[in-house]
Amino acid sequence: MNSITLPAPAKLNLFLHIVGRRPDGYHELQTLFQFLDYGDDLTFTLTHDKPGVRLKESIPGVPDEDNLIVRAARAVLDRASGSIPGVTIEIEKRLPMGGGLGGGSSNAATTLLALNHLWKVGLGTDELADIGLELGADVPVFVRGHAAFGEGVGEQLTPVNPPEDWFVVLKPDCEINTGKIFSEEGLTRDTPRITIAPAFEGDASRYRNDCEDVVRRLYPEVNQSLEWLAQFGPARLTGTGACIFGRFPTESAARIIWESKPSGITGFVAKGVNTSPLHKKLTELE
Ligand SMILES: C[C@@](CO)(OP(=O)(O)O)[C@H](O)COP(=O)(O)OP(=O)(O)OC[C@H]1O[C@@H](n2ccc(N)nc2=O)[C@H](O)[C@@H]1O
Ligand SMILES: Nc1ncnc2c1ncn2[C@@H]1O[C@H](COP(=O)(O)OP(=O)(O)O)[C@@H](O)[C@H]1O
Repeated sequence: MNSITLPAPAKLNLFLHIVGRRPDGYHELQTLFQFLDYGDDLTFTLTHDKPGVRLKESIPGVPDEDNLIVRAARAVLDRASGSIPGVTIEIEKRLPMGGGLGGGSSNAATTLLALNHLWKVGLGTDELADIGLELGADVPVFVRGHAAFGEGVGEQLTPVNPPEDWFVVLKPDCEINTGKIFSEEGLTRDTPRITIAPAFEGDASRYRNDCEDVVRRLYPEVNQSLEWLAQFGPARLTGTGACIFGRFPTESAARIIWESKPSGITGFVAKGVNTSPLHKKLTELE
């Protein structure tokens, strides 16, 4: 097989608690990751005549050397041996960048799994998750492919099965830098740790996102969108934003709210899924 198209789904942080800070300044989190059946698509085409890793088209504003897809591909290549064909990677980008949906991390995880498979490198899931963690804290959950309670910086993962609800995801018109939010003085950093049984199937809506107050204060666009969406049920920030989400029991309930959104705001409707669409597709290909 010379070409393969695989999904790179979005994640939501159904809740995100900051429970402490490590000596290196990184924040210790407790978070609930669930995937969405919506995201980017990556097509990997082996080029037997041209070695190396290249993108068919660059992502505007992201130099290829910094692109997590290229960095993930090189990390797999470094661990491969023998004669390895080149690869051209085409990106169909749907996820807003810097939106808290983990698009870059998901792109990286899809690349790790795709090239491990296409190049027959034979790396195991634990090894791929470790390589992923060096690229970003959210990469391991996308590598493992199951909804999870995340601790540490989000790399200590316990698989869980929250309800697979429907979501309206809105992207307020602003860019939020993760580092800026984590360096804000007013951020809550002492939320008590909770325990979640591995069999957790409960309602995440009684927990919160500790970045939300700071983000609402700094970004009025996020505050307004949250106020609008909260009229219809619990609404929350994902990651450090800027995207927000509201949960609904059915697709039609979500679509009614989506259709009535204020003009000018972008986003999408998607289903929460506990098995990553990437892993579903890879299983079908086996
Ligand atoms: C907050 C989360 C929740 O899922 O998602 P996003 O909003 O990015 O999607 C992640 O933990 C994002 O992890 P990651 O993607 O590795 O963060 P980066 O953008 O590399 O972090 C930028 C900077 O934020 C700070 N940072 C990040 C993560 C963390 N747990 N503590 C921190 O203090 C660090 O100063 C870091 O240099
Ligand atoms: N393949 C990629 N897709 C998206 N962003 C990328 C990619 N590679 C590197 N980046 C960088 O990572 C940053 C965070 O992107 P992303 O993961 O989409 O958002 P978030 O971490 O907020 O969920 C982007 O602003 C961009 O500079």
